[in-house]
Amino acid sequence: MYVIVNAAASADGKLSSRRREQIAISGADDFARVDRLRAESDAVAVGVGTVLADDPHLTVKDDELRAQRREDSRPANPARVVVDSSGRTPTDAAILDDAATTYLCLSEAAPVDRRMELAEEAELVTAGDDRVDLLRAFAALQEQGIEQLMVEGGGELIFSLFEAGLVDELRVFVGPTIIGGRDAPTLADGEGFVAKFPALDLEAVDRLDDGVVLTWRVDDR
Ligand SMILES: NC(=O)C1=CN([C@@H]2O[C@H](COP(=O)(O)OP(=O)(O)OC[C@H]3O[C@@H](n4cnc5c(N)ncnc54)[C@H](OP(=O)(O)O)[C@@H]3O)[C@@H](O)[C@H]2O)C=CC1
Ligand SMILES: Nc1nc(O)c(N)c(N[C@@H]2O[C@H](COP(=O)(O)O)[C@@H](O)[C@H]2O)n1
Repeated sequence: MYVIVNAAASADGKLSSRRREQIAISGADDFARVDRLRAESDAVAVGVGTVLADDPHLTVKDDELRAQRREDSRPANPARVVVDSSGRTPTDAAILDDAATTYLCLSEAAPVDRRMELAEEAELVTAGDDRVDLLRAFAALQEQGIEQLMVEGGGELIFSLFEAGLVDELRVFVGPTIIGGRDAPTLADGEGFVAKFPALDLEAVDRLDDGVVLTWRVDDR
């Protein structure tokens, strides 16, 4: 499986404010680039923190891109993936609607009643005891035919993916604003690295809207 992390950060590296509300950092051209990347991918993933904060839909917005996917004998939208150890995804979340298949990656810690409710709305993948074991979960997704996985965030999930050595490529739109705040989410949160920092190779720098898209390949992948 090829994993591309894509996110939008302010010039000071924040994905959102300390209120953890969704902020449009991208401009129209960057949102169009993100839509094309979604359309190219077999699935789009987020952590449950993003589901709870943003209630994202994660569908392809452009009609022509969806039509092209259908012509290519693919579903109109890529599958959606939520990494959610204890099954906190609300059953009325937009990501569970019928616009696409949704995989909920749970751990053994998810209560049985929650599993039963969520199984009505999504395909359940269980991996890990207390927290989702990302290596095992992604292996299970690959078995379902997901070859290119786009990850949109947030910072907790992105850090864990780097920690697990699962990221092949990182694309970041750096937008023309400062958000600030020591508690605001950044591109990679979690515990942070203190040694063996993942190394990146810069592949492209493209001006877009009033910002820049940085494309990095992860070394040793
Ligand atoms: N600008 C941008 O491009 C984007 C911005 N955002 C912003 O990011 C914020 C949300 O990010 P954040 O709070 O970091 O949440 P995440 O979306 O990264 O979700 C994190 C949660 O995922 C669950 N999880 C399960 N297994 C793992 C694992 N192995 N590793 C990591 N997490 C795991 C955990 O909850 P549990 O323990 O319950 O399983 C964890 O708290 C929001 O403010 C949102 O607006 C989000 C996406 C893109
Ligand atoms: N690429 C990008 N730029 C921004 O400025 C953003 N705020 C985000 N956020 C991500 O997009 C999700 C919303 O998707 P839908 O419009 O609901 O399909 C949101 O949850 C973040 O993952 N992305």
